[in-house]
Order: sequence, then structure tokens, then C-alpha cells
Amino acid sequence: MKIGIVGAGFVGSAAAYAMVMRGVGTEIVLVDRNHDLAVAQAEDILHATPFAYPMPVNAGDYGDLAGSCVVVLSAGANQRPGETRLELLERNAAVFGEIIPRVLSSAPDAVLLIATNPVDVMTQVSLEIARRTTPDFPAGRVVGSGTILDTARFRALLGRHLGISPKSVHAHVLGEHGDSEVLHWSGADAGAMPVSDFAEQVGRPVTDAVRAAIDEGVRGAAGRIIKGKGATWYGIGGGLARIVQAISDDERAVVTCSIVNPSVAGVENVALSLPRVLGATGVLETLQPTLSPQETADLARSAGILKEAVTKLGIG
Ligand SMILES: NC(=O)C1=CN([C@@H]2O[C@H](COP(=O)(O)OP(=O)(O)OC[C@H]3O[C@@H](n4cnc5c(N)ncnc54)[C@H](O)[C@@H]3O)[C@@H](O)[C@H]2O)C=CC1
Ligand SMILES: CC(=O)C(=O)O
Repeated sequence: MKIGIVGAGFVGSAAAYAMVMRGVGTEIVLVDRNHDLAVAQAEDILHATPFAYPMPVNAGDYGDLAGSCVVVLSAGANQRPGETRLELLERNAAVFGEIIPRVLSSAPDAVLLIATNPVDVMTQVSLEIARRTTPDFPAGRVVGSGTILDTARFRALLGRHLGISPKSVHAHVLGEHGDSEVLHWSGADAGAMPVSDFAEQVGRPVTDAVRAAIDEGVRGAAGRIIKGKGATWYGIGGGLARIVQAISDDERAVVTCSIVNPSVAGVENVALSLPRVLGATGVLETLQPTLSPQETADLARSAGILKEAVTKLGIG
């Protein structure tokens, strides 16, 4: 399975590296406006393959994306310290107006996996662009990485608090990949029991202070990391590799990710994250989790913020 990546900067290269280390796909092609960068990243990542999963890793042009089952889109501007994801919108929407038609003319059957921020709005922009040439382009074939990263942060922090592997924690972040995201505390579980029960049993209760610290740890992660090192890449690289694996292996894994929803929390036609079943053609099913009244209100607020952003852009 060939995997294409457009945008070979921090995020695209970390995704390629994570795929090589996990053995996702059988060939990777990196495309970037800065071709020399793509060449250098491909060469560097290729050198990791003897320690992981041998596969060709090359830089290429759009034509080399032909036959890709998934194309990751990680091109465009990233946040400067203090900037929100939504502030990147106009710059990155213009970049995608150029990129998406070129990707689809070379790889018309690929699932598009959007990482560029603001990722939910960029997912909706991408679907809109794809539908200009293919009006019935399925919404489930344009997948935003959405809150896969926030969900990973939530699981990592809960696992650390409980003293267990984050793999044994099932807890999702819903809504915007951004400031209005919703930590689904009422649905969080560990070891097949509600997280609060597990926490009491192991003597590490989730007090209001713990909960507030985890909420801030998740919601404030990007800002902190960007302040410290200029950008984030390892977490999202791992998350993108995980999504690509689910698609390329037709795995039917449940992952929080973003697509355009016909209706969510009373808001129509807006992209945001919910738990979804991922397989070869992208999103196969969307799950509607049971939420507390406060979580329902928070998800509606998040959907409203995203809807306002797409409406300003003249889509949705
Ligand atoms: N979804 C998520 O959870 C996350 C998303 N991001 C987002 O990913 C995006 C990329 O971030 P970084 O990799 O840190 O940025 P970067 O600046 O390192 O890489 C972006 C790459 O896009 C390329 N590019 C720009 N315009 C292009 C065009 N028209 N055609 C082809 N290539 C083009 C640039 O040459 C550059 O190499 C940003 O929007 C960032 O906010 C970053 C972290 C997490
Ligand atoms: C930059 C970004 O979106 C993140 O690390 O969450």
C-alpha cells in the first residue's frame, strides 16, 4: 500500500517516521513545495528502515502519488507562539485550493487525511474542494486527524494519574481540535469500569483538582509545546500513522477523528470529531456517545464555533 504525504515539514516527516517504525504501508512518497526538504526528509527516514520495517521512502511530485491508498495533507502554516489554530485558516485554505485538485488528479481513489490546522475547518474546506470536481465525493473519504491527538493526550495523562498503561484507558476528546474541545469524562473507563471507580479502587481518586489539571494538560498541550520548541510533531505523527494503519489495513478501528457531519449537537453540516469506525474507504460509521447535560452543551458550543468559522469562509 502506497502512502502519500504532502507537506514534509515537522508533521509530515514525523508521520512518515512513525509509519516506518510501526510498519504502516509498504511505500511512502513525500511531496513538498520545497522539494529539497522532501528529498532530505526521505533520505533521513529511509536510514531508519533497517531498524524498523524496510520499505521505499522517496521524495516525489504529485504524479508520484498515483496509486496511494491514503494521502496525508500536512502542508501549510503552523501556529506561532500565542496564535490559535483558527487564526491559520485563511492562509491554509489558500494552500489547499492549490493542493487538493493536484492530489485528486493523481490519486483519485485515495482517502484524504487532513492534519493541517485548523484541522476541522480544513477538513470541511477539503471536502468542498473535492466536490467541485466530484459532486458526490463521500464525506467519509476526507478524514481530519481531529482530536486523535487530544484523545491520546487525555489517555496518557489519565494513565499516568492511575498508574496504568494509557492503552488500558478508554477516554475520548470530542468536538473541535482546539480550544473548545470536550473531554468526555462521563464516558471514560479503565479496566472495563468507569474511570472514577477504578481510581477509587487503586487509591488515586480523580478529585476536582486532578480533573482540572488533566483538562488543562490536554487543552493547553499545544500552546505549551509550541512555546517550548516552536511546533508539535511526535504526538500527531503517531496519531496520523495510527489512522493510516486503520485505513490501509481496513481495520475497522474506533478512533476519534473529524469528518463533515450532516448534523451534530443541533448544528448542521460541520466537521468535528466523534468516535468513528475507520476502514479502507475512510469513515465507515460514526458513533454518538452518551453525554452528560454539560458535555452536550459543550459539544454544541464547539460545533457552533466551528460553524461560525466555516460560514465566515463562505462554505458550510
Ligand atoms: N492536526 C494536528 O493535531 C496538528 C496539526 N498541525 C498542523 O500541521 C501543519 C504543518 O505543521 P508543521 O509540519 O509544523 O509545519 P512546517 O512548516 O514544518 O511544514 C509545512 C510544510 O508545508 C510545505 N508547504 C507549504 N505550502 C505548500 C504548498 N502549497 N504545496 C506543498 N507544500 C507546501 C512547506 O514547504 C513545509 O515544508 C500546520 O498547519 C500545523 O498547525 C501541527 C501539529 C498537530
Ligand atoms: C499544533 C496542534 O494542533 C497540536 O499540537 O495540538
